[in-house]
Amino acid sequence: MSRPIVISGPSGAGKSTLLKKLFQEYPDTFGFSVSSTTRNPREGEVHGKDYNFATVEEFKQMIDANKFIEWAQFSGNYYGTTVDSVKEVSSSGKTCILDIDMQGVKSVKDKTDLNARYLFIAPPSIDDLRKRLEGRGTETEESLNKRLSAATAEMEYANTGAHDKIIVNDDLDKAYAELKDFIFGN
Ligand SMILES: Nc1ncnc2c1ncn2[C@@H]1O[C@H](COP(=O)(O)OP(=O)(O)OP(=O)(O)O)[C@@H](O)[C@H]1O
Repeated sequence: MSRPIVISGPSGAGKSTLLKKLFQEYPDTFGFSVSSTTRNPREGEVHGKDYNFATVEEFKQMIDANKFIEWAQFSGNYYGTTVDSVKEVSSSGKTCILDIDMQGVKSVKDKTDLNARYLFIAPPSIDDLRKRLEGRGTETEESLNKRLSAATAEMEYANTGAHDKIIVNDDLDKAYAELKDFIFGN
């Protein structure tokens, strides 16, 4: 069974961009874990595929039983990633990729037996990060500032040597080549 790969890094560093390229080039090799949620299924959503749907009661029991790598509440609903959902991807023969934040990384390290590998995607600088987030056009002034201050904490954590590899996403093609080296290397 292949070891899960945990990818983290500041919002805007380019994680989604790099993963999109990877999934396009290797459509059958990798998988994301199925998240759990207490929100109602939308039309067409399939339990176990789009989400693992749970009641609030069930979700809370899973929190108490330490089933989650990370969980959060957004607009009245709970969302989370269970250790089991990661293991399911690995048992299906795919390499599970987890795109999570610093708290999630700490949780995988401290509280699970997932034996993951840790990759950090860094921006060339905080100034570049700001420009990218502005360029993406998804942020308000407030959410931009929030992301930039979280970025500083993420970078400080990366400086403690918590990850197996740090890739600076300056030139996208170069960063992508380094990503593949890490993922297909050891
Ligand atoms: N090497 C690069 N050079 C310039 N721009 C880039 C590079 N990589 C990504 N970008 C751009 O930076 C922006 C942020 O990238 P992306 O959305 O992939 O970040 P992310 O780390 O996934 O963020 P989040 O955690 O918020 O999802 C996007 O607009 C993307 O096109």
